[in-house]
Amino acid sequence: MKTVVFKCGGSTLDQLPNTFYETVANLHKNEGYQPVIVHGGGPLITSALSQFNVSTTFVDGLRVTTNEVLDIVEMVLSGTVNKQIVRKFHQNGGVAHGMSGVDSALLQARPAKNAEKLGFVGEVEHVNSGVLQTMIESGAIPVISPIGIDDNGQRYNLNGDTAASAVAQALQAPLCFLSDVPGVMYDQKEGHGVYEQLTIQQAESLIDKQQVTGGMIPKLRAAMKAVKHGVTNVSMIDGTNVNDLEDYFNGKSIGTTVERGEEMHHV
Ligand SMILES: Nc1ncnc2c1ncn2[C@@H]1O[C@H](COP(=O)(O)OP(=O)(O)O)[C@@H](O)[C@H]1O
Ligand SMILES: CC(=O)N[C@@H](CCC(=O)OP(=O)(O)O)C(=O)O
Repeated sequence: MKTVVFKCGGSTLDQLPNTFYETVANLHKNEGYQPVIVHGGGPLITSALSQFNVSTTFVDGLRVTTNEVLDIVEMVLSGTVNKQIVRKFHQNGGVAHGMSGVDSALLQARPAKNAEKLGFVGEVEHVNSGVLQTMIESGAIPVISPIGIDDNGQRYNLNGDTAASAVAQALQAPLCFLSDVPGVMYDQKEGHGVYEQLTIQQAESLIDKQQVTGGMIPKLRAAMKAVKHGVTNVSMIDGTNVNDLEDYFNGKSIGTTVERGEEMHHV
């Protein structure tokens, strides 16, 4: 069975075409693939926070998370967004099972570095692959919301990219980030020029030079971490573009791929 992890970014959720769900459901049912979905939901969390008059800030693309923020993050991610994706699969011929990283302690987490600034933001310590395996054997497409839990039952807000990377590492499966940009761009403001390939070192230097900002920082870091930990196929593509999706599913090189780079093979 060929497992593949898709991270559906919050930026793209409302614009993901039905063909995405149809194709993934078909790969699952008829082509021997096992898709695993990890999702975000940043923009929806931001609008829910504003409805509740709770202000929100980000540090390096990560949301500063107080307990009050965490309640709303969990409500939006594990409720609204998770079930929206499950319903979309249902409408498009797929069987999906939604769960959060809290359920059966799927995503065991600890406080992120910089916790004094970030509050209840976590990083994944361990992915409980047995839980995923059980869901996979039941014949479903797992749809995972990025909330983590520690041994004391404390919840953590995980960045969706970080969670997807941890899941891909645990399954040693290709990882595809679906976002609202065609990849990592040379000049994001001008909206053109995509790096087709980045080595870990090049990616690191783009972050240092602030050529990537906001949500692209955790995304690139998550991609680099997956590659460092043995994931051989990491892509970033535009989930809103039907042609790009089709190219990806047809095995064509599209968007930005992140690779170890020659220099890493000798280390
Ligand atoms: N160099 C860059 N190339 C592409 N996108 C970038 C770059 N720098 C910053 N970004 C921003 O990163 C965003 C993608 O991250 P994010 O909003 O977290 O997406 P998602 O919700 O899909 O995870 C893009 O919409 C863009 O605004
Ligand atoms: C810690 C942290 O920043 N968590 C994210 C979780 C959602 C997410 O990752 O959504 P995207 O995929 O849209 O970026 C947040 O609170 O927005």
